[in-house]
Amino acid sequence: MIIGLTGGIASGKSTVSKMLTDIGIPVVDADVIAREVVEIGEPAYEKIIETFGADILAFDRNLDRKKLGTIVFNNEKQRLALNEIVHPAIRKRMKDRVAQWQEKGYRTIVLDIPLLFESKLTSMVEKIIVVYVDEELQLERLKLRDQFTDQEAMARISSQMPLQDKILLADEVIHNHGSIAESKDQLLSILRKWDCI
Ligand SMILES: CC(C)(COP(=O)(O)OP(=O)(O)OC[C@H]1O[C@@H](n2cnc3c(N)ncnc32)[C@H](O)[C@@H]1O)[C@@H](O)C(=O)NCCC(=O)NCCS
Ligand SMILES: Nc1ncnc2c1ncn2[C@@H]1O[C@H](COP(=O)(O)OP(=O)(O)OP(=O)(O)O)[C@@H](O)[C@H]1O
Repeated sequence: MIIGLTGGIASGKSTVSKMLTDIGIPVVDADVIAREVVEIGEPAYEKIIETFGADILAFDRNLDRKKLGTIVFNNEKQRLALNEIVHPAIRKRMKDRVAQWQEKGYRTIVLDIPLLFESKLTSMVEKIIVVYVDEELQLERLKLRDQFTDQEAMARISSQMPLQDKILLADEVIHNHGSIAESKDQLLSILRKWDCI
């Protein structure tokens, strides 16, 4: 079964992904692939420079992610332009990774995709788990993890579909307000219900 794992920024997807890999279920992480497809020399890297200018590069010619983030999370048009460049490459590479895991004989594979709904990628998966926290806790954890100001954190949160809307579209929801152990219990009971473990 191909499972989509989604949520909002800092809602706890990576925390749940780690639980999955710890129990031997492969996870294909869209954020990791999003970094690979913009490495120096990749077609998406060249297109980003064409669109955003060479000012977007750090001294070592890699993308200055902080700078690009400040632009796109404060300008919807620029964010959609970036998405248009990188999302097709991300989608293709994710499909390749799934095929590689399937060739190795894995029957449960999880795709960790923050923008599963926003980017209309739901057709890639059979079941969907949303990792949910309320916005107050999301903001608090995001600021703490990434050392963002209120404004920087809110710009990122508000560029995504609200988590209250995402849970309506989920097959299962992990409420990640409590301890990590409590979230793990919820994950395991979902996987048991779907006969994945
Ligand atoms: C803007 C960029 C350079 C900022 O890089 P940075 O290292 O600061 O953040 P990182 O990539 O680790 O993303 C952190 C989180 O931000 C959120 N996020 C990232 N891109 C977007 C986007 N285009 N729209 C809404 N939320 C996004 C996701 O929840 C993600 O988990 C980077 O996020 C990017 O290239 N985004 C476009 C690719 C994309 O959509 N990635 C998300 C996975 S599909
Ligand atoms: N149940 C929990 N209790 C306390 N802290 C938590 C819990 N779950 C996650 N966190 C912390 O909250 C932060 C966000 O979690 P995580 O990085 O897993 O989110 P994410 O959804 O993967 O974020 P992103 O979309 O940015 O990749 C991290 O610092 C993590 O350690």
